[in-house]
Amino acid sequence: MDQITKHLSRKNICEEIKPGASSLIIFGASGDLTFRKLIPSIYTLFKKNLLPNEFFLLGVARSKFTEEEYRQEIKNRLLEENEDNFIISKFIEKVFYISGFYDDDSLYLDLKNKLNYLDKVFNTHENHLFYLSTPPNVYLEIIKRLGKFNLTKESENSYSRIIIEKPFGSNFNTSKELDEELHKYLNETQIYRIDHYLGKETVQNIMMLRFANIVFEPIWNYKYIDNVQITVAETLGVEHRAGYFEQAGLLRDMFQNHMMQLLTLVAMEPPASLEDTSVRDEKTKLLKAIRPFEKEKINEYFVRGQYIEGMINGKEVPAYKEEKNVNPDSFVETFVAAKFLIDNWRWSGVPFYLRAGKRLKRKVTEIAIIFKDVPHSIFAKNDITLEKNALILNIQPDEGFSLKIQAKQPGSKLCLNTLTMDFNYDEFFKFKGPDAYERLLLDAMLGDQTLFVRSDAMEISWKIFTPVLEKWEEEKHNGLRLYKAGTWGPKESFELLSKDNRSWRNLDFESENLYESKIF
Ligand SMILES: NC(=O)C1=CN([C@@H]2O[C@H](COP(=O)(O)OP(=O)(O)OC[C@H]3O[C@@H](n4cnc5c(N)ncnc54)[C@H](OP(=O)(O)O)[C@@H]3O)[C@@H](O)[C@H]2O)C=CC1
Ligand SMILES: O=C1O[C@H](COP(=O)(O)O)[C@@H](O)[C@H](O)[C@H]1O
Repeated sequence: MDQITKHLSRKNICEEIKPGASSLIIFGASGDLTFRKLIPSIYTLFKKNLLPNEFFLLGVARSKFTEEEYRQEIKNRLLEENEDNFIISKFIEKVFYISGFYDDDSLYLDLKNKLNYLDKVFNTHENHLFYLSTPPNVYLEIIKRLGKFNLTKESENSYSRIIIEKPFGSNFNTSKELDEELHKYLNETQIYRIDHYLGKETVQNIMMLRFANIVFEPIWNYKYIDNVQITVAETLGVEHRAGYFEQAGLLRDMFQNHMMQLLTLVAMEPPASLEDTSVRDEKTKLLKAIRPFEKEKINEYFVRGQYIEGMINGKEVPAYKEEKNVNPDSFVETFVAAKFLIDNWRWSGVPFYLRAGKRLKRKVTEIAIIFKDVPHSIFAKNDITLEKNALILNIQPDEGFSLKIQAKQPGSKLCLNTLTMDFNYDEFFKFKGPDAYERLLLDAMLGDQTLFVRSDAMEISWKIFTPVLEKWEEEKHNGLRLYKAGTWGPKESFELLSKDNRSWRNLDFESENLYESKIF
């Protein structure tokens, strides 16, 4: 039985499977993502004894580290996180490095020789997992050369896989171009388009909650759900990534990928199995059902904003335009709110409101399923408006979910209150789940593509957003709404819902659980 069949057919799905012999080759090995996320995740897998026994990590970048210097850099960073010196020393015995330029054949000759050597030393059976963690403008160069030097070829006993970081292109045409180039050298089964939101425990739990419980499915449709709200709010600004963000903007950075993943997981039909094709087929079907945005109506469905100076957690923060490496006349959006409609039987008429932004009031990612009013309120004659029931999937930071229901408050009067039934992951399970990159790196080594984005889904998602990007490029500053850092975004994002007689769920800490009692 091959690794993937073994992985997917295992009886006990709780059991972690240690992949067979594998190597990881990271391009962009001197970068932020590598040091901040990839190395710590691989190191943690090593500590948990989840890395294959036959394993090595090879870093590739232009920076001229010697192997010793690169190992020392890793060691220093892990020590900063108070990791154990002895375990680090064992780990870095498996770490190697080569430097060179991505458009230079000699880098790939060096790479090939090094892989030949390391495969023999570590007995890794020529199983190569390449990770593209460079700026996206060099992806094509790397892929072409890997192809040219036969490093993308698989044999019966060895694999060659590529993990590609976002952004995967910048619009429909460029992503298609990149995809076509990839497919010249690789089959779809070799391509792992990463979206780290899919590796988050609570994102995976959306499927478990929906499809492992009978109670939700009967009410998971237009008959009972009034609207769905997805919020991904960050307090951070662009930090040191202004160069990238000025090219990308928030729609490309968060909506085209992470937000669409959340939306599809909430809205897709039940897959026939957990098998990757089944799950990804359903996601694609759902994306196809999203009503396309007509260019002339885009402003009715989208609000884009940019932050100006304000206060976050009691500290003054500058406007986006004043951040380092940002064009002082930039019209790049740091906030987007949008309304989506899904043209299928299940979701007919149910709006999905999505918003994401930088420098918002607090960091929170949640999906709120807001249910319809009761068909007939026996409390209406007492002037009581009942709060709608809501199921909140808390993705981060307090992972879990909560159900808001109406209940009688104890006492002689008839008094209604909104009661919150809370489930908190950390409190219940008493341990933190793996970081998203740990999960995804492990899955890629196991050959499980379920939590990676398939080519067709990527294409449809870009198709949805490309007209919006084009419209904003034409309109430039016109239509860009300014919002104060430390708020929940521009007022127009509230109007997007109020014109439908709805409102965003209040996400201020203070208001949580302080719903007014209704006495009658
Ligand atoms: N950082 C993050 O949090 C996230 C990053 N990503 C994506 O991951 C990828 C890597 O991100 P990140 O690590 O932040 O990127 P960096 O900007 O840190 O770049 C990574 C490395 O690539 C090399 N590099 C920089 N510019 C060039 C260039 N013009 N040509 C060739 N190599 C270059 C540098 O190494 P050297 O000079 O040594 O070659 C650098 O260390 C990007 O595609 C990014 O969009 C996705 C999600 C989050
Ligand atoms: O991919 C990205 O995600 C982060 C937010 O990720 P999270 O795991 O902290 O929610 C975002 O800050 C960044 O701009 C974007 O590129």
